[in-house]
Amino acid sequence: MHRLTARAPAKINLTLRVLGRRADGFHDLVSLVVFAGTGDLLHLDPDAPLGLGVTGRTAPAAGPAADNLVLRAATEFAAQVPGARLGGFLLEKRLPVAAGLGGGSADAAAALRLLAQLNDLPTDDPRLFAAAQEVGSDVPACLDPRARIMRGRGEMLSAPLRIPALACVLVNCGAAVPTAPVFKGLGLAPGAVLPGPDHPDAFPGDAEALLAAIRALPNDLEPPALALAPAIGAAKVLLAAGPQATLVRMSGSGATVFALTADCRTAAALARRVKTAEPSWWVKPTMLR
Ligand SMILES: C[C@](O)(CO)[C@H](O)COP(=O)(O)OP(=O)(O)OC[C@H]1O[C@@H](n2ccc(N)nc2=O)[C@H](O)[C@@H]1O
Ligand SMILES: Nc1ncnc2c1ncn2[C@@H]1O[C@H](COP(=O)(O)OP(=O)(O)OP(=O)(O)O)[C@@H](O)[C@H]1O
Repeated sequence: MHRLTARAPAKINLTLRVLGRRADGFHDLVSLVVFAGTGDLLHLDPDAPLGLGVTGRTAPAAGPAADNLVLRAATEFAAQVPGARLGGFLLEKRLPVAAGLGGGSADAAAALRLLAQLNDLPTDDPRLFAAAQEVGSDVPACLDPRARIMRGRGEMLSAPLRIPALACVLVNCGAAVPTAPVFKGLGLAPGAVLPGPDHPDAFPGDAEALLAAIRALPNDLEPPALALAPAIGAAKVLLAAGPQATLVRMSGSGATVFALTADCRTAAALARRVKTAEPSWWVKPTMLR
């Protein structure tokens, strides 16, 4: 059988509100998640034994293959679907690691999609979702990467939202920011409930109105992430300098920041400006949907 291939697109949190901390220690969130045109690529050779090779520019940062979320996903899939066919994976790693783009989660979700395809399971088979939840909070959202509102720990997902395609620049300053310390920096005790505004369940379809609605909602993880990696602030300042960006914000638990722009030509021009100022940073103009 031929090699199967799946894209693992980067996840962007356009908004992210922390509503409190659950008794199990996880934080209760609500977030508008969208997906980028850029990401990793995952291949599956059905005739090879279960295993993983990792290539690509950011492969060294992803750590040992044995600990990779692709293999965690395969293990969880096998637990859900006893006797399932597995295979040999090859990951082309391009996304920055520990970056707030859900790179590892996207790879795990891509692995689950490939294994579903290999075993003739529909993509909405509940066992896929169950396996995704076991691997990590962002994995369920990455299973079918379309714009949604995510709630809870990430396990409550809205139907796909119809939003206009947004032009954007992603910028990662190179600081690896692990997720757990950022949440810890919020300083919330288990059971804590925050007051403050809730988050809408729907967004306007018109680009201008959508932008205004997003602007009114922050990413509540920015302050603790900034305390851990002050370079996030420098990246935001650089993106916001000049007229090109319509909104500048951090994604997820950081350190990647994004700038929304009016169109993809403006995104390309902004990306060139940032790359010229900071040649060592990861800078990617892309579309979001
Ligand atoms: C920040 C986001 O990326 C937003 O989409 C996600 O909430 C994090 O998703 P993730 O990286 O898949 O996170 P996980 O691997 O499940 O959890 C990593 C660690 O982050 C903390 N964590 C994560 C999610 C959550 N809702 N509350 C938490 O407190 C926990 O300490 C957990 O041990
Ligand atoms: N396929 C993978 N890609 C990247 N990192 C992986 C992978 N598998 C395991 N890891 C480990 O997970 C850690 C962080 O992964 P990831 O890139 O998903 O973080 P992130 O992009 O910050 O995610 P989030 O948006 O959820 O915060 C890395 O430090 C790495 O050791």
